Amino acid sequence: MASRTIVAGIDSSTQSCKIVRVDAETGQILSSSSAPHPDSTAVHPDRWWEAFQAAGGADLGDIEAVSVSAQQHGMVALDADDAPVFDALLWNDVRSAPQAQRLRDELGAQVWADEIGIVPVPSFTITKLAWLAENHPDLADRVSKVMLPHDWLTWQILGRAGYPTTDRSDASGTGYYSVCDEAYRLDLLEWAFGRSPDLPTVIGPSATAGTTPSGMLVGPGCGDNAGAALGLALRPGEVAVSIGTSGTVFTSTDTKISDPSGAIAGFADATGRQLPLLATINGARVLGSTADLLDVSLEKFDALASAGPVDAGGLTLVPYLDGERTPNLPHASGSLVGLTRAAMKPENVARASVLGLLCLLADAMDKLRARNIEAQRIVLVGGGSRSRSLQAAAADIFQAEVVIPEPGEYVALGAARQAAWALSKADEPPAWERRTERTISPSSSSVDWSAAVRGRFGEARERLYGI
Ligand SMILES: Nc1ncnc2c1ncn2[C@@H]1O[C@H](COP(=O)(O)OP(=O)(O)O)[C@@H](O)[C@H]1O
Ligand SMILES: O=C(CO)[C@@H](O)[C@H](O)COP(=O)(O)O
Repeated sequence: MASRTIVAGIDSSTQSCKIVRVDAETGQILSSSSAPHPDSTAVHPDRWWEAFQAAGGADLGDIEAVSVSAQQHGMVALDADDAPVFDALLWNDVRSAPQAQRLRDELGAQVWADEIGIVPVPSFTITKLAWLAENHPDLADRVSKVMLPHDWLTWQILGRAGYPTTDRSDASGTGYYSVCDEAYRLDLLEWAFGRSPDLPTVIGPSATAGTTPSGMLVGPGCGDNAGAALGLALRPGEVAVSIGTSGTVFTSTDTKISDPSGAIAGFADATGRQLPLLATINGARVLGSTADLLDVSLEKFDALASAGPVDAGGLTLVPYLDGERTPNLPHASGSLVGLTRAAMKPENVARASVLGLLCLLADAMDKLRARNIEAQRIVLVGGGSRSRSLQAAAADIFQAEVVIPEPGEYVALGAARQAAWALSKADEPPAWERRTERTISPSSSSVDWSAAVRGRFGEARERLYGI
């Protein structure tokens, strides 16, 4: 039998590094492994390298090609010796909120949206550089290169040979790359950071970042949501809802979106198209933190969240547990509203956390719908999508059909698909078989109660934050 070509995909995400080995011809996942990252919003990049090694990164001898997808926006600022001058501030670190507001106000949200494609929020790299310049000018003076998590890990795998590279999907999340010009806006970087560090070269969707001494091809890599879109082979009319550390709602389109409110980020995807996306800081850990509060396992949490009344007895959790990005409330905190003696039961608290997370994501979905981006199918992925109670409630809260693909690491799979594409030098990524999936439709009885749940969520949000 002809030996098969094996490629690998890496997802260096917020909480862990995952590696999948995949048959380049069929897309069959041959193995999957992972190793944890520190639980922090500021992480030394060496921790990502250690997790990559622990997940099997040192043993890629059988791999023809590999690509890295990773959490977006992280600020990797290196000195002349290529050592970080500060821990990498991640997408969910909100200390740069004042800088984000200043950059937004000084240039104007409409200009950001029209010329760059995104409007500054603390997640974006440019705001973190502005924070470093304002708070540690001595360290900012030492910055020679700035790159993103996926760029850094790709460069590490290549032994730091050659010049670092990135791709347009991840560059589009920095704030100093324009999806309109398809080029860096070095004037904005200089204006925000007060310095002009070297940036990675943006290479094409199926380009080669380099080749290791053992002959393994390394692809361009991409941001993790673009990786998920590749891994799902997201189709027109499909909207992905990813519930990882972040919650994200995104789709793949040909048209660029300009949203001066900043809610919809006009990112690029990993195939040369666009990836309009809304992201929440609060995702799967809303469920995990509630399970911890109730002192139960995730399995028991799911049982509890399915055991009580569908509307959580009127309890409403506004889940801004780590601040929030959509809506842009970086210093907000969570609130449990509607506490009555009758409602104060573990099953209602568990259910309220599921409903609160889904309402957060449904509000994001509504903003896409308002731009005439209708979700004919909602594809649910990310670790949090493994929650059975969330799966069951999602169709009811979204009032739309929800597709649950077979459990898998779709970001890493997308990176592997990109690696196979780079290896093949074909015009398009390989057409791998679509994975099996389950479909859940909204229950007929859910129209009224889900509307009441969303109404209570909106009233609580309005009362707490005036929005
Ligand atoms: N069955 C489940 N129910 C609820 N949450 C889950 C379940 N399985 C995994 N998770 C959560 O999913 C998260 C990990 O998802 P993942 O997509 O890998 O995150 P990231 O890519 O941001 O690192 C963790 O917070 C974990 O607790
Ligand atoms: O900030 C964003 C997207 O703009 C997040 O989606 C990060 O990319 C983190 O992704 P996960 O670790 O949650 O997958």
